Amino acid sequence: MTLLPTVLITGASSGIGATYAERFARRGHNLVLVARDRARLETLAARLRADNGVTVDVLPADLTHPADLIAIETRLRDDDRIGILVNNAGLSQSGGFAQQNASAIDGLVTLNITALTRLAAAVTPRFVQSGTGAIVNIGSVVGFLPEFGMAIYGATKAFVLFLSQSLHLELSPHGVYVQAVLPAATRTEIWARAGIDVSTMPDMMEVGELVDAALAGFDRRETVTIPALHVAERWDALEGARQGLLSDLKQVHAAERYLRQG
Ligand SMILES: NC(=O)C1=CN([C@@H]2O[C@H](COP(=O)(O)OP(=O)(O)OC[C@H]3O[C@@H](n4cnc5c(N)ncnc54)[C@H](OP(=O)(O)O)[C@@H]3O)[C@@H](O)[C@H]2O)C=CC1
Ligand SMILES: CC(=O)[C@H](N)C(=O)O
Repeated sequence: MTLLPTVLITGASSGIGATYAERFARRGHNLVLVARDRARLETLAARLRADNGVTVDVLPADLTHPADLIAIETRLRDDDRIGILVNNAGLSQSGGFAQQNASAIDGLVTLNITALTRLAAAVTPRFVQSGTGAIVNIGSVVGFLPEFGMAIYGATKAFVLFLSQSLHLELSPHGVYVQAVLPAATRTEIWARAGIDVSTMPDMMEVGELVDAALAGFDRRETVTIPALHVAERWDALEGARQGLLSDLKQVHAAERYLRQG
């Protein structure tokens, strides 16, 4: 019998991360759960062990604290049972760019970008060496929608998309699967945590539906999964247009329109 890979999930104490934990446990995967709230992680872990007979380790960590981040990197490097990383922990933003202060910016960028990137980097050499493994990065549709007015949050999610697409190109030849999941508004605690009254929001997807769709994309080995996008060809067209730019970049000279004065 092939042993299923253990799944390490960040931000597993609530919302999308907790739902991934539930779904992977139901599939029979052992889990490592990471978030700050030890009590919530322990409660979830106890339920998942009892319901599914899987092993669940709890690793409380604040991924914006250097020592905690190093501890999770070390676990990812050293524990060769871990074959799937779900890079999910993230924070949202309230207010416009003009309302942000230094500590809010640091917190957002450190969690959404630095921690996610370092955890992916910690596990990658081992995955490449074994020729297997999967990295799931949770982005957002806001990452390609500056119109939503969440400049820093959206920029962190644009980073997640770019990183995931780049890692897909680099790592898929080595047998490593990389998926970017881009949810649209989903009913979780993220809104309240950002000080946003969820009752002011238009309709949202329920978190179970979001994660089930993301896992359907995972099972199909999609590179980019956008559960709320109903016309898949829109994404294909955007990607086609982006790749088309490549053939029109001629870097020896500036384009003719810039050689004219005025
Ligand atoms: N809900 C939505 O509408 C959307 C969400 N997303 C993305 O989905 C991901 C999950 O968010 P969602 O489930 O909605 O939100 P939740 O607020 O429910 O979950 C966030 C998780 O991250 C953990 N977390 C927060 N800060 C830290 C930290 N410093 N260190 C470690 N863990 C931390 C929280 O646990 P704890 O407090 O215990 O640390 C919690 O488990 C995020 O990356 C978000 O950007 C993307 C698009 C839409
Ligand atoms: C969770 C958010 O704040 C954001 N609007 C998103 O949809 O990603």
